[in-house]
Amino acid sequence: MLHLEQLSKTYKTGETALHDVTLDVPKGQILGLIGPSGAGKSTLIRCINRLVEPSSGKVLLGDVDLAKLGKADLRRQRRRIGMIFQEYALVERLTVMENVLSGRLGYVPFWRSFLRKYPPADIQRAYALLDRVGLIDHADKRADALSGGQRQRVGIARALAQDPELLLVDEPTASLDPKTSRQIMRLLTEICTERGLPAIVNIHDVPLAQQFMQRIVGLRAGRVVFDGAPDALTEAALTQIYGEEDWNAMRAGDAEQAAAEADARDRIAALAK
Ligand SMILES: Nc1ncnc2c1ncn2[C@@H]1O[C@H](COP(=O)(O)OP(=O)(O)OP(=O)(O)O)[C@@H](O)[C@H]1O
Repeated sequence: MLHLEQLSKTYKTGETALHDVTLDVPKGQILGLIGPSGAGKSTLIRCINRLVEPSSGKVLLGDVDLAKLGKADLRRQRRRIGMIFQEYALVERLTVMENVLSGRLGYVPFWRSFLRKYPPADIQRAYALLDRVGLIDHADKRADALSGGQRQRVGIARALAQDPELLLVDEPTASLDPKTSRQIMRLLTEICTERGLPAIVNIHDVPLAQQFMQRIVGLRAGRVVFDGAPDALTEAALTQIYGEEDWNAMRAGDAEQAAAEADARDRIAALAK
């Protein structure tokens, strides 16, 4: 489905963020990208739809090399890739429905989008998607009236409205609390499975990646240093991805967080007595 071949990116600053990344993502696979800050996860995701221009290498979506396309062809091909962002990227003053319909912008003629006249089939589909993500009762609310988790559901529905063949997902839960994060990851992975839709998910949270991803790719300094099933992600593999010091710090951070959550639960339970 997606084949990356020797994909590299060197920024104008001289910083090489990706070194010869070669990766195949088959139809229906949900792949989690992990790695320390600065490893190149966002760069990799953004090189696929050319929000960042690759310096060299191939980005084959089916048999089209996206890295080679001119502007007009790229615009057409980008419809095939849905993107979901950490900060949702919604138009806050538009309604939930209008935000979802904006996923169709690549398909409707300019005058129609300008007048916000979408074909009835698009509107029907947008309602079905809002129903699927649990927001049917919020269709007419403004996006800025929603919670973070609800906004991300709109982001998911908008990406799906595009009818994509691939989803790129950039830290979808980084702005959400742990419980909402799990709900969003569950929804996302269920929808991908229902549709046989492949996804690449840039995910900071290792336990969340282990729980929800089918395959994990670990990046370090722009290179793939791990590629395997979540249960192959041993302590040794994590140390290789994050380095000894960072991995120990992350583990300590997780333990602290778990202790703080347990403490808060105990206090609430004591108050409720
Ligand atoms: N626009 C840019 N110009 C120059 N260097 C950049 C640019 N964007 C990213 N970089 C550099 O490329 C490297 C990879 O960055 P990238 O954001 O892809 O990493 P990441 O793994 O997504 O990190 P994080 O988890 O912190 O978001 C870093 O060293 C970063 O400083």
